[in-house]
Amino acid sequence: MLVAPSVLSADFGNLQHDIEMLNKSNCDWLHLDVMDGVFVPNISFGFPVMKAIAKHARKPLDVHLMIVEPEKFVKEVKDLGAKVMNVHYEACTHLHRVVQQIKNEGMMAGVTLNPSSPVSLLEEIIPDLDLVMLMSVNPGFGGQKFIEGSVDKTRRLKEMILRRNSNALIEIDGGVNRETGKRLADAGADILVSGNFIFKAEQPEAEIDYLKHL
Ligand SMILES: O=C(CO)[C@H](O)[C@H](O)COP(=O)(O)O
Repeated sequence: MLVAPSVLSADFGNLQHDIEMLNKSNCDWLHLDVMDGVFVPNISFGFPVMKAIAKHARKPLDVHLMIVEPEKFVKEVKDLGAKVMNVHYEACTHLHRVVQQIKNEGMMAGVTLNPSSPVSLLEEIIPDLDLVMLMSVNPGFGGQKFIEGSVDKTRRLKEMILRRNSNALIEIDGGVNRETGKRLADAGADILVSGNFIFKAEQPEAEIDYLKHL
């Protein structure tokens, strides 16, 4: 299991401290949530903050763009040195083109689905994807309650990936903790994003280890 702590739940007044904690931990990627106040009803941070994070991070960056017209920022995400660029299915008119642009820049192309979007929407494009991220909360805020249907949805996505001979990894984002993480692992998740559960824990590094061994 890969674990990608969501920096959205870090202490923004002491970001370097939290990034250094993640550098020392066994986490795999740093998950960066960009919100524009249009695609989602919240604004988080943008490229200046991500550049500052990239300067200190010793783990690959997994950038999740919760913005309209994400295709305008492929080059900027590449210039950060990101490993993964996740765009929302719901934000892309020409998804196939955006995926090709991301891959042409040498990044892993991830497509994210909102909770109400069925996995069948990805039937045609799944062989081209490196990663599919399922939102298990409505995007926009950390610390929300896990949406139960996400476990079965993970299972259905896994079936589609196998049936279509895709190599796409399955990433789940929202409300991930020890209990939901276990069920998601059993359903076929490859990567767990976790924000509040990790950053509010007394021993964040131990919780990262727990999720990693699911
Ligand atoms: O994308 C997100 C919100 O849109 C966050 O990554 C997600 O909510 C993780 O936070 P938590 O684990 O606290 O639910």
